[in-house]
Amino acid sequence: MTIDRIAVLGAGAWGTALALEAHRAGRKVTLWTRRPEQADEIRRSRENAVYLPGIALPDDLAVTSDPAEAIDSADVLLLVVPAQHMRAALSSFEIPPGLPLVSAAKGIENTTDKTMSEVLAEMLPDNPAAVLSGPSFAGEAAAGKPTAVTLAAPDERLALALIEAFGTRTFRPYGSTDLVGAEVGGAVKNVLAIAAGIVAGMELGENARAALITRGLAEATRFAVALGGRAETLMGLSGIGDLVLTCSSTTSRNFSLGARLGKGEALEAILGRSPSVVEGVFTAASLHRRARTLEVEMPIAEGVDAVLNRGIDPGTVVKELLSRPVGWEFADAGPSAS
Ligand SMILES: NC(=O)C1=CN([C@@H]2O[C@H](COP(=O)(O)OP(=O)(O)OC[C@H]3O[C@@H](n4cnc5c(N)ncnc54)[C@H](OP(=O)(O)O)[C@@H]3O)[C@@H](O)[C@H]2O)C=CC1
Ligand SMILES: O=C(CO)COP(=O)(O)O
Repeated sequence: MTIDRIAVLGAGAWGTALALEAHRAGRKVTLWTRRPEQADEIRRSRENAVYLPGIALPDDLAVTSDPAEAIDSADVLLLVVPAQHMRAALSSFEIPPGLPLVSAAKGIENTTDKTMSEVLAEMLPDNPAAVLSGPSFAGEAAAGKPTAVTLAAPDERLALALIEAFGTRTFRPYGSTDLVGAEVGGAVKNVLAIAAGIVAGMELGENARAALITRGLAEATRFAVALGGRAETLMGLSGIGDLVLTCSSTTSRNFSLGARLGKGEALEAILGRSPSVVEGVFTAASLHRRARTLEVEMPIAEGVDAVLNRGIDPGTVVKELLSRPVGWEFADAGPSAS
């Protein structure tokens, strides 16, 4: 399987950065945006000034607002629309059966509590799916700084073809067949990054942040395994890698939002009019609901949902988390373990 032509659907920061990475890897790339005026502006200035300012886009990177122009000539579609809009975007496209789809969105759909691969399987069951996820701030990747991600597809040949299609010296996709584990890592870390931001905003200290990352990883792993993913995937780039990145940096929109919540600002005021997406805000409720259905214990995710959606103040949630009984660190590490 050879992939030469890539359509990137979604011209936010990450879609634009991934289009650039694919172009650097020698692929023929078309970037699709839903707004004709944005397509015109990017074509004219060779820059996505709103979402990825200061990064020059090559002249032969095509930009269009016509889905057919992007899709009809592509060997693969890279889906970089925010999770809450993925279903609507997909239903507005005509996608031929068999064309591989790679989701790079990190979220769970709020109206159905489904992961992106579940949405794809429901809407386009005859298209093979893959996930691109991992520690990757768009600005750094676009600037050519070294970045490594997980590229996961149940079909090993598709994963290998995608690695070949995207890989460069500075953009390094590592293959996996565990699509579920990879997408869960990306979706859950956004909720945990809000929690880490709250910890920072409340000045609870570095010890607390490290504890949160570690216990958050345990939550994410339980959730991934309950959905059929592999625990080891959460130890990789799309798991601990992305979790550490976004729980430690104000470049993360999720972490920054959490930090402002932790300092006492109201959610509506923080979200304001920014056009950028903060996926964890929408995923938190779905994650908590889905975890409850699966009977997976996720106290940190539940706490973030309580702050975002039930008006509970961060101080109360922290007190509740700290009041949980302490016990064995791992379920199989108690005195009866062999
Ligand atoms: N930024 C990053 O560093 C990374 C982001 N991601 C993930 O990539 C996905 C896209 O995020 P990102 O590129 O950062 O987005 P941005 O925050 O940079 O931009 C928001 C994007 O969402 C689009 N959008 C807003 N409303 C709608 C709608 N109703 N229907 C369709 N599209 C809409 C905007 O289009 P318009 O301008 O037309 O409103 C714009 O393209 C997210 O799931 C994110 O978690 C993953 C890794 C890194
Ligand atoms: O997913 C990301 C980095 O891997 C980007 O994180 P934020 O959406 O929190 O900015």
